[in-house]
Amino acid sequence: MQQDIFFSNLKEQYTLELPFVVYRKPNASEVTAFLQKDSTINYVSDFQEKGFVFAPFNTAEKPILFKEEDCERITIDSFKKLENLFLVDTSAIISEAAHQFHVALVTNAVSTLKEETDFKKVVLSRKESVAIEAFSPLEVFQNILATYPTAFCYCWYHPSIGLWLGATPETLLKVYRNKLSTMALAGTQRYIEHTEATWGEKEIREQQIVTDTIVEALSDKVQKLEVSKAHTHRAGNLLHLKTDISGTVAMGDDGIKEVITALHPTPAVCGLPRERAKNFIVANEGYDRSFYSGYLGELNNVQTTERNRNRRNVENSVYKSTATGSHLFVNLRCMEYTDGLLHFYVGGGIVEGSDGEAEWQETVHKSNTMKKILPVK
Ligand SMILES: C=C(O[C@@H]1C=C(C(=O)O)C=C[C@H]1O)C(=O)O
Repeated sequence: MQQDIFFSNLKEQYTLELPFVVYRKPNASEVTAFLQKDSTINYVSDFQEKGFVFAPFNTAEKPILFKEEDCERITIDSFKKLENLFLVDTSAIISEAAHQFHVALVTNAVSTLKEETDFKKVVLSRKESVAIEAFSPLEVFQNILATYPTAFCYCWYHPSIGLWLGATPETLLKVYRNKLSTMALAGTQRYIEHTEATWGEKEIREQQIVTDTIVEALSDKVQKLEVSKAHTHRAGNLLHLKTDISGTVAMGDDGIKEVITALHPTPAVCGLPRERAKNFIVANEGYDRSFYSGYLGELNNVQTTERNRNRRNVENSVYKSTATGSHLFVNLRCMEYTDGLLHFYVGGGIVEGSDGEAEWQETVHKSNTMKKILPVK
């Protein structure tokens, strides 16, 4: 499909107030959209469904599903950057009250982590809301595509739920056939050109907690577990520490559900132990995370890959292989739009040595991932 037709289909869908999602996977060129034919709200129940899932942070709330059979699926092979895309940094609007609240929140967490020796890490976040006069989500989505080729870029809309956009660096889970992969992502610093990143003991410890917890959670479900060394991963203007984790998985009757339940929410967005961290978050953050730090992506989709047989004398040397799989991402570096307001959601991991002011700054830098792609009229 041609790019202009693709986006005009999406625009019509949005004007008609019908649900849709449009996304591009990390380092991929294809952009895919699911256009739901009516405005029903469907939920995932057993994770055997096929379609696109959008799940909140709170596991007590059901993930929303755009069912494959209820959607028209359209794609473009690649996105060509348009001339009139302009990028502006709107980082100026920050409230001093929000600053003070976040520093106090982190300070409270650090003393709780010191008091309770079993409580190792908690991820604390905030929501920053900014008034915006005119907002065209599809135009902003194109800015996201043009700016973040290595992220999972998306725009998700349901008239009864809301409108979300993001460019996340974090995979929750990828499973095709019996191959599973995931990552442990944590630790943050700003990217500075021509400078090699070095990581402090606190960041290394913070990220190791995520790796160890994921490995432990998968140990009885995944065979041939391979765990890479932690390495620096660039996400826009930020750097993180990342460990790649992979293995083979024998899907039981519960399919992917068991693995998702074991992983979500990981200590990259919640903490360790999970229930203690969750309780601390709910009691102290002072707002509802909603879909921020939940997950989203393709659920049980058929993926076709072209392979070259690479043999002589085989006339039709390219053949296609198909596999059913799921590819889910953690909903970070995202924003929500509600009548005239844009809400940016940002957080960071807190361990015993964390500093309130530094953590505040980290959230400010993270919020720029979304702020810098907003067009001004
Ligand atoms: C919680 C966020 O990011 C997560 C927390 C990180 C950290 O604590 O350093 C780094 C990457 C993400 O796993 C966010 O972007 O809001």
